[in-house]
Amino acid sequence: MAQYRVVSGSVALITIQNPPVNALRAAVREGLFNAIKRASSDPQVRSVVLSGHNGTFCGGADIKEFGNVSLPGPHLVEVFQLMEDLVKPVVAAIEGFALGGGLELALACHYRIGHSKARVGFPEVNLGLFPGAGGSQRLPRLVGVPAALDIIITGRHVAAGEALKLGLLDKVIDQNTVDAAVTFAKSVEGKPLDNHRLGNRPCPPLENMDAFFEEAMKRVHSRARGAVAPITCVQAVRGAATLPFHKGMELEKMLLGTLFNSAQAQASQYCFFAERAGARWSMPSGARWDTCKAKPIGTAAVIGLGTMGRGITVALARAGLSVVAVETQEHQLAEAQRAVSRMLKGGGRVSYSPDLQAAAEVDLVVEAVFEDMAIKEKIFKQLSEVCKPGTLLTTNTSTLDIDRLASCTRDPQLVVGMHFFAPAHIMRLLEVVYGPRSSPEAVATAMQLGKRMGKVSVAVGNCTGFVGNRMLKPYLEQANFLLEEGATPELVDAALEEFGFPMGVFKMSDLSGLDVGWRVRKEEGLTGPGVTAGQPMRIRHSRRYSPLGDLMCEEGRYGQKTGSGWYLYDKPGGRVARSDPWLRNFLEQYRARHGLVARRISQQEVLERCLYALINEGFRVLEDGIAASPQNIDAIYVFGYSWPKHRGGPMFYASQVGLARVLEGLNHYHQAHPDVPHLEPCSLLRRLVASGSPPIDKWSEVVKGHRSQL
Ligand SMILES: CCCCCCCCCCCCC[C@H](O)CC(=O)SCCNC(=O)CCNC(=O)[C@H](O)C(C)(C)COP(=O)(O)OP(=O)(O)OC[C@H]1O[C@@H](n2cnc3c(N)ncnc32)[C@H](O)[C@@H]1OP(=O)(O)O
Repeated sequence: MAQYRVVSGSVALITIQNPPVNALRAAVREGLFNAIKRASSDPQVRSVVLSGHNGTFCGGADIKEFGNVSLPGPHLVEVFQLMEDLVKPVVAAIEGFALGGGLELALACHYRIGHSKARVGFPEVNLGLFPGAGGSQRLPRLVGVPAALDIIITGRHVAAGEALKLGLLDKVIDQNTVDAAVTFAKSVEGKPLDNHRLGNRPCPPLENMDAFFEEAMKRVHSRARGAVAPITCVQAVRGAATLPFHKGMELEKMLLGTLFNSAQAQASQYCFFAERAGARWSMPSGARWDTCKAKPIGTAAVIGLGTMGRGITVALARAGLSVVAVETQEHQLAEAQRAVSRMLKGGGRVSYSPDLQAAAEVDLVVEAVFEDMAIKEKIFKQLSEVCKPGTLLTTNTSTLDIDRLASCTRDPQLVVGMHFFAPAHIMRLLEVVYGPRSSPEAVATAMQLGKRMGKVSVAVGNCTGFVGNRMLKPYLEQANFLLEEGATPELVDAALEEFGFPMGVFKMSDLSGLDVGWRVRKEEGLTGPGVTAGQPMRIRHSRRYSPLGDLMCEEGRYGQKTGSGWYLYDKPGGRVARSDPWLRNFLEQYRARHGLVARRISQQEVLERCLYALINEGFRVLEDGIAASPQNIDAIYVFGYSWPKHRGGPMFYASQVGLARVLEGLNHYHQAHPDVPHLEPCSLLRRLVASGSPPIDKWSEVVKGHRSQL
């Protein structure tokens, strides 16, 4: 696990060997400990170089070990201290990345040499932790408090060039890093090391320290949205700035103890693995990621250059594809060209055309026109005629039937959904939607392309709204019902924001535009002139229906774009939401008209009704086989719908709250609202509870026995 050999006559070269990222699992810690002891006592050795196998220094502590209450082997702190105390100089040769415990290891060395392409950082905050093996105490002593705090709180990867400027690296080189480190190690043999032991150094002084930390704490509180780890980062760095090293280490240990087994840390670490689990996709037919080969894709066309089409063009171009961007409306084409060039900052290989014929020779098409089945069907028919045989035809539809589009083409097996999330060049999620006729090769190709674009790609089945939007529907519906019953948008949004969403449901609707849902409801025959005549306003298909969103649109209140929606904005396009007395009045009149008596609604009810309804639909998605696992659903919600990571995604949250409690809550609310089918607990949830609420990674066994084959 840690290879030891003596090179250049006097240098002990220790190489960590634990592919793929050289994580510091017990055997590695043990190997390092023994290797340092050996270097210490080996009379031939006068210096040490520490490196990682296969161009990767170290990806940190082994996250898979964290569930283990008593971690076996030597503790990281012990290993690092042994290294720092060594009387022979130790040089870290950093290739690839040194992250988390990997950077802590490098900081325990006396010198750090990095390759120009190397990245360093402390991503622990994303795992609900902070650098708790000396990193929170050593980094501020090396680069100063402000830079250290920024690196620790953001969890960002720092490029070698910046790390050199900060003093985090002593040297950056383009050649073989290990060779350079060996040469460097020989040059410092026998030289005094005291100033290179960070544990011996005080933190560089900071003026107005109290004010600095107060401000930092305020900033973190306002951004953390209930996450504890970022707050602990500030507390730990403050310890480094104010305490001697050994006291700071004690504080670090105490703070880590509060986080290590916390629900938030477990949720965040679950997200780390859920993010990667999507790559191991499978289809009900049995086709899988490891048995299907992706087609090579070099060129793509994007059809329709509205906001989504522009973002998709940028994402594809940034992934290195040559892109043909097609828009039939000339003025929109010119505007899109300017917008895309701005986003690509002049880079990327993009050509523009008003003619679909320009897509004739591409390997893959992403259709991103208006959400209208008739228009999309027409385009798919044309594409099928225009494109060369074998071209993959994909659609960015967010709800429509993939199979219906496939049936307009010559080769339905080449049609899949590629559902991006706005802004498409920024949001990490990509739902890859397979219909009953999509070929495994087409799915593999779209998944592979998602990976090239840096997306978290999840393969899902075909149904209205797929996974994400299908689950969103009951959530939105509950929010509207709550308004009818006496809540305000402010109350509902505050509850959801306190839970950790960056934006409550009504602010989110205002941002995305109320007219979007209105159009969908018209398509579904839920509203519109022909529909409403003679029907009770609040019932559709014998179920409770809230027409509030429709009424708002009829008033021209589409949200931010019109300057008013659920909130008021200072102008059309304004971003700052203010309470609107008009809306309060409108809701009062609406309730009076329908004989509804407003009641006091608690934040707990808001959370339970909105979130449990969404989770309940998640269970239905699982039992229908639309998502392959709860991890896939959670990845979709965390990376596409900004579900707070420290809550782990809706299905993980349900498992943390307790499935029995979710079931009880749904039963309670369904009894109170029997005309709302989304509140009726689904059978999978009932069966999971009846099976003793197994942990989330065991749900699949209960799902298997039940799944209907769509
Ligand atoms: C009661 C309380 C008592 C408390 C006492 C407890 C004592 C414990 C002491 C702990 C002290 C804390 C020490 C330290 O500060 C904590 C850490 O170091 S946490 C880890 C920090 N590191 C990271 O977060 C890095 C995570 N990894 C990545 O970001 C990326 O993997 C990468 C390194 C940038 C590489 O990216 P890619 O090349 O794209 O590769 P993948 O991401 O696909 O990864 C490949 C493969 O490796 C798995 N993996 C990656 N990193 C780790 C890891 N650190 N541990 C375990 N496994 C890892 C990843 O899951 C992939 O596997 P696959 O999913 O494909 O099976």
